[in-house]
Amino acid sequence: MKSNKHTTPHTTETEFGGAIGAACLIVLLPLTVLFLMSVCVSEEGAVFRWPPTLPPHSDFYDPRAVFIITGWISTHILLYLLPVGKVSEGLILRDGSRLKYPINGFHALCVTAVLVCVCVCLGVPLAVLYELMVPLAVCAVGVAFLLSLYLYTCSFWTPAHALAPGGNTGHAVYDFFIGRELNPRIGSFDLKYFCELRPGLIGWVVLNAVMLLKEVELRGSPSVSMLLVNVFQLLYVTDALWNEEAVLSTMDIVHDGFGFMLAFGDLVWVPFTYSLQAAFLVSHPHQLTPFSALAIIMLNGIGYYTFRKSNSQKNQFRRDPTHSSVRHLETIPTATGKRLLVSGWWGFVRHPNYLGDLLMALAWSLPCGISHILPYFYVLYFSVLLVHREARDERQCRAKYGASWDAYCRRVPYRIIPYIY
Ligand SMILES: NC(=O)C1=CN([C@@H]2O[C@H](COP(=O)(O)OP(=O)(O)OC[C@H]3O[C@@H](n4cnc5c(N)ncnc54)[C@H](OP(=O)(O)O)[C@@H]3O)[C@@H](O)[C@H]2O)C=CC1
Ligand SMILES: CC(C)CCC[C@@H](C)[C@H]1CC=C2C3=C(CC[C@@]21C)[C@@]1(C)CC[C@H](O)C(C)(C)[C@@H]1CC3
Repeated sequence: MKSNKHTTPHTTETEFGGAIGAACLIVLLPLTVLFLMSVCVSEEGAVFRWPPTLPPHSDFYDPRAVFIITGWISTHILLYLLPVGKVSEGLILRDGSRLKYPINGFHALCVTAVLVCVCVCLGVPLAVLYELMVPLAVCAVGVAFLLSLYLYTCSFWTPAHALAPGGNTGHAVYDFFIGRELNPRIGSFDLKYFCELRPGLIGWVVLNAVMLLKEVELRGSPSVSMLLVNVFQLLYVTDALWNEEAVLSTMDIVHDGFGFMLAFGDLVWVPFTYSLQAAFLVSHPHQLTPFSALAIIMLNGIGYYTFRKSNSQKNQFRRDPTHSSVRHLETIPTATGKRLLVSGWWGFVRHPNYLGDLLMALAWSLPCGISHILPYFYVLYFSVLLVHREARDERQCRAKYGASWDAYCRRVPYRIIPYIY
């Protein structure tokens, strides 16, 4: 195969502070995960305490963790390859082709749920994974680094049209971080699509279940707070896998390359930081009053309804604008032939789905009480991620739709939170 090194024009625009920012993030992101996990299991649970309470070096590595992570990823590769469910086509690529993707993530979740239940019934001590959390995270970081190195190296044998628009600056560290290749594949196995929805996302809810089992082991029964966190987050992950096809039109799949940022995000950040609330509750039990439990359930319900309804409305409109559920909505035309919704959910704010997601994020943290900042890490990080994501999407939409996008922004002035932002 011919190297594309000399044939691809370099992109000049960078994000995250360019090569220096990317280098810092490559070091800081794994340290942040290990720091948060260590603080989470410490008695004080204090993020701002200096020096931080860290476990001894020997606690960072355990051969069992290598075995578990390898087994976990291999199981999900097998489930991905199973010929069940339908096969869908992604959006049209720059060379005019469309890639095929298996839609069987929900099956993978169900099989995993059955395996976990069988283990519990057979008395397999799954709660022991709680003690292995840090070595498991260290091992997952190793996998993310190895995968990113593989992706970066292979990207030099990829044709120019298969590279991501933003991942080809020529700065090795930056491109390694952002990802050079858009849809890296081994045969028909799509590495980005696989990582986005399978091992990390399903791993997150399995880790939550481990925390619940640990709580039962310690205190005899699960707390209302732990049950709420488990049920809310399981609903979110089930929803993502049930609507797996919709991920094919997200910016991660359509626009972003697959490099360290997404590999680490999918395999380490999601399972080990999104499960912090459940981990926190094991070492810092919190009793909810029936009233606060009800209020939190309602908040999650409103968030989920907003998130699901708005995402479904846009997906339906993009698939078939004449469908009875969307044809009454007001729209504005664009030069591309596509129309933009200006009424319904997308006439309320420009990102109603982000608003719903943020309300859910809050509902996942509140069961931990308000004595510590740590369980609110997800809300804080997620707000930053969504504001940054909204700005990126806005740039892309302005480039795509020009004056029509400006007209939409005038018509719907608020981005995520009505009258505030
Ligand atoms: N839990 C987590 O960690 C994360 C969750 N998410 C969630 O993922 C989901 C997907 O988010 P994301 O991929 O960022 O983007 P969106 O689903 O918000 O999609 C943005 C795209 O929608 C189209 N669009 C925007 N406005 C309109 C309109 N008025 N009418 C019709 N189409 C419009 C445009 O694409 P086009 O016109 O080309 O169709 C735009 O690029 C969200 O619910 C988000 O909250 C995202 C990141 C992380
Ligand atoms: C490492 C960095 C600090 C940040 C990395 C960002 C990633 C963790 C997120 C980027 C986009 C994501 C999406 C989801 C999970 C988080 C990441 C990978 C998503 C799979 C969650 C479930 C949703 O329903 C979704 C719409 C399918 C999400 C798609 C984007």
